[in-house]
Amino acid sequence: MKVAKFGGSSLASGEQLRKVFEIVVSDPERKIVVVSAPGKRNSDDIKVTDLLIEAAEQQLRGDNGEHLIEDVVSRYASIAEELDISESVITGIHENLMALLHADQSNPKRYLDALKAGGEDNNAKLVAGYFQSLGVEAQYINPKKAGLIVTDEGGFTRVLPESYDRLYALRDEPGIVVFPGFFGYTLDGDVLTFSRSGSDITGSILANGVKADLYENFTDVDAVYAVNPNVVSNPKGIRELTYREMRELSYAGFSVFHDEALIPAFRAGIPVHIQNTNNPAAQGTRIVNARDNTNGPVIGIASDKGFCSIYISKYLMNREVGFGRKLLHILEDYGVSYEHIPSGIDDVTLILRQDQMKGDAEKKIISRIKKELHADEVNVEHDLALIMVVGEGMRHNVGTTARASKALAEAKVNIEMINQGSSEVSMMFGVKGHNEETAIQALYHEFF
Ligand SMILES: Nc1ncnc2c1ncn2[C@@H]1O[C@H](COP(=O)(O)OP(=O)(O)O)[C@@H](O)[C@H]1O
Ligand SMILES: N[C@@H](CC(=O)OP(=O)(O)O)C(=O)O
Repeated sequence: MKVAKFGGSSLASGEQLRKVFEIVVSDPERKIVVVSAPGKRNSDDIKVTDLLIEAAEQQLRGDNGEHLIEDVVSRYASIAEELDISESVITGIHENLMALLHADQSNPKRYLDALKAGGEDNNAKLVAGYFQSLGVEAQYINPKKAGLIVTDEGGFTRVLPESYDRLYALRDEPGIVVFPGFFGYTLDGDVLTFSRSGSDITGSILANGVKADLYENFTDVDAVYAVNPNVVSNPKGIRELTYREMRELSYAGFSVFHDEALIPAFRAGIPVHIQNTNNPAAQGTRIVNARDNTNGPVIGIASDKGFCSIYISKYLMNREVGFGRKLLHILEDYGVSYEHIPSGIDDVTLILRQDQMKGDAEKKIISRIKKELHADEVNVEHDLALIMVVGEGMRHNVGTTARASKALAEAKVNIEMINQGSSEVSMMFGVKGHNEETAIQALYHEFF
């Protein structure tokens, strides 16, 4: 049995849905189909999820978001018209979205999540209706009915372990199961969405729950490439990579697959196959437990912008019991998480996502570090990009860091910091944000 997830780009129009149908029915093992909301039809288009977020925000501000709901409904209506799907499906979608728009707003986060999830939920109904109209046995199944239970304790949406056993029963449903991605329900029955692009996570959870043989992730590229194809043209495609490598790369900027989507599939030992809806004959990329490491130290290079660093120096920091705890406690007080902590004997650097520093949080954090920890020096640097060079082969190859630093030096990119992950499958370079593309290109040409 296979779980096949189709991303927003694969469901953006009637023409795309036809491709999805052909792919699903071409293999009887494709039993569970996870869908995103309709994505962009072209680069200037707006994703349904973004329209829904804007509608919810307008309502919360006291404005009227109904015109945005009408825009969303006309996206579904144009798909339905292209595919000759009954108008009653669109009437149902209209009623559902209007009801969500005018629902109780006393908990704004819950209100927003419920409306956002409407994009996937209604698309699953539409896709199931389309499959049925073509004479195929298919049914929409809601995550609450299936037992996909989540919690947001700790500040982000996570699946509760008991969900997996409940989801196993999906195996026995008749026909094809069309399941909306991106959200689950709390034990109290509220909708919670995963982070953006989170339908990949739903697919992985379902693959684990039903103990699938394969988790297929259909998107709009022929493969996961060694670098972002928007930064280097025609980069090398990757045929196979390990869960660990993909986790590092997707965390660091390979938006093609969500970094939180690896763990459920990995825990159940289910391989992931990334494929192209627009070219299903292409080989795609397989994510597996172990791979042959004979093709050099580096498999991929990813990057992401929007980080800042807080450098703290204090003589004899290494001897001071509790220094790290006190430092992290200050961050916790402001609800700020850190990404990395490279450290020396008398100094430590915190790397954070800059957008967490809302209002005067940064000023307050710095002032408390100076005052409460009696630091000798505290410096903040903004607008950093983190570049992750990833490959299982790095453990067995000498000189990879030297090659990377030389390539960056030759491209005149100053390295602000280096951090080698303890896993030894990645090394990270911090560079100024404006050097990101130059750095990626230099590293790509060094290693590929
Ligand atoms: N290393 C990479 N390999 C392939 N695609 C990448 C990579 N890095 C970023 N991308 C981008 O990811 C996109 C696919 O992800 P996404 O837009 O989330 O698709 P979907 O709509 O299927 O969810 C590609 O079109 C490409 O622009
Ligand atoms: N529609 C949601 C969830 C998702 O997974 O979308 P996509 O498959 O288009 O990345 C989002 O835009 O975040």
